[in-house]
Amino acid sequence: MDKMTTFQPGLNGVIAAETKLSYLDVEAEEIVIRGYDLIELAEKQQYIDLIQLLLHGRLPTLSEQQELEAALKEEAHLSDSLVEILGKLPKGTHPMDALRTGISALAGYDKNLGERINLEKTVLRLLAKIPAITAGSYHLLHQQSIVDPDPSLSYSANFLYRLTGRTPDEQEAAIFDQSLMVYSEHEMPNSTFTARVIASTNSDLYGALTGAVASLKGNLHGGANEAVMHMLLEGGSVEGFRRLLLDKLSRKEKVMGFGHRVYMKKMDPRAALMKEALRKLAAEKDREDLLACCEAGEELMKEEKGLYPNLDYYAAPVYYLLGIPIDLYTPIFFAARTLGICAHVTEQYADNKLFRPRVHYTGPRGLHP
Ligand SMILES: CC(=O)SCCNC(=O)CCNC(=O)[C@H](O)C(C)(C)COP(=O)(O)OP(=O)(O)OC[C@H]1O[C@@H](n2cnc3c(N)ncnc32)[C@H](O)[C@@H]1OP(=O)(O)O
Ligand SMILES: O=C([O-])CC(=O)C(=O)O
Repeated sequence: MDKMTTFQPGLNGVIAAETKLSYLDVEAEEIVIRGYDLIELAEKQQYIDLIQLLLHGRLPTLSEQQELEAALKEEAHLSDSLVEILGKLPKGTHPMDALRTGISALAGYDKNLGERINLEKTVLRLLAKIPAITAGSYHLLHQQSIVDPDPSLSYSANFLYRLTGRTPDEQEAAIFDQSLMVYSEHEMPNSTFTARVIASTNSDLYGALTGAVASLKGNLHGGANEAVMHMLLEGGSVEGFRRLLLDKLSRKEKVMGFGHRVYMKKMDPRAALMKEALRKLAAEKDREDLLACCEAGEELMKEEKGLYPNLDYYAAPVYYLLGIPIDLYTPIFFAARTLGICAHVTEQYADNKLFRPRVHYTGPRGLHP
């Protein structure tokens, strides 16, 4: 086989696109977002600043930031028709499936669907509606009242408020905003690739996002954060958690929240930031026991397998201490990633080439009916 047709299982290491949006520089331990280091952005900026940065390549001025916040607030309500659609879903529906349905249904209300007029307006609408669908569908599925947005709260604080029904304190709001930032964009994960593949047929943004939700739900990707929290609760204590992980390893099971296609044998820089956030929350809420379990798991996996935590490992206990129900963790990841995916789809449209790879055929030949 020549170089062009070399088969790489899982497209491991294959360059699939050119992008100005982001790049994982593993050697430098830097997640480059439009030239900035994501971790520094997460320490100094807010999630809504990343909207302008990813869509336009520069950070917003104060007045641009205020305009953005206002535009998002204007679209933050769930329409009655969407509430009706989401309210008809069967009780046991996972919030990630409700989100997939909700995004898909939104397409029908877009008069300019597929025309790419005002694409940025559509992106902002989605950035406002997806948190609303995430929170609203959860409450509908649990026969609870939907929490309406509080106009006095910022974008991220409002999202958290609508998830939990409780106004967050300053530290909780800041940590939740930081988690959205670190989840916002990450180069070419499976879900972003899925969205770009769909967009490359000239399909619309809603379709690209709907496909991406399905991709991100899997536990090898975004679904891992929920699995981590279930493991931590099942372990229950440092000793119980260590035993649980050792049992999994002895059965050759994968331990969710560890390993990464790109970082492989290095710590995900985002996980380190969320570990610090967990340390702060654990102190505030007197839950150092949870931090101790996480640290024991981290140590064990390093010793036993040479594996390091990825973002999902430390985001899960952070969300737990923020009082968020576990089956909302993956939808929150998607809500934050909506930004990166929309930026990628916009970039794909601007310089499109249909994705259509070839196969390494291993079946029979020469058969006749
Ligand atoms: C924010 C995110 O979406 S990050 C990803 C979240 N997903 C997870 O946490 C799921 C758990 N992790 C994994 O399954 C993997 O590390 C992935 C899917 C993230 C990366 O997978 P790949 O790059 O395809 O690597 P692959 O799964 O082949 O692993 C390579 C080796 O490390 C082992 N390994 C990798 N991750 C783990 C893990 N979490 N637990 C135990 N062993 C692991 C594999 O068993 C394999 O060992 P082998 O060579 O002896 O068979
Ligand atoms: O990059 C990946 O493959 C998965 C990941 O960490 C993310 O999407 O944030």
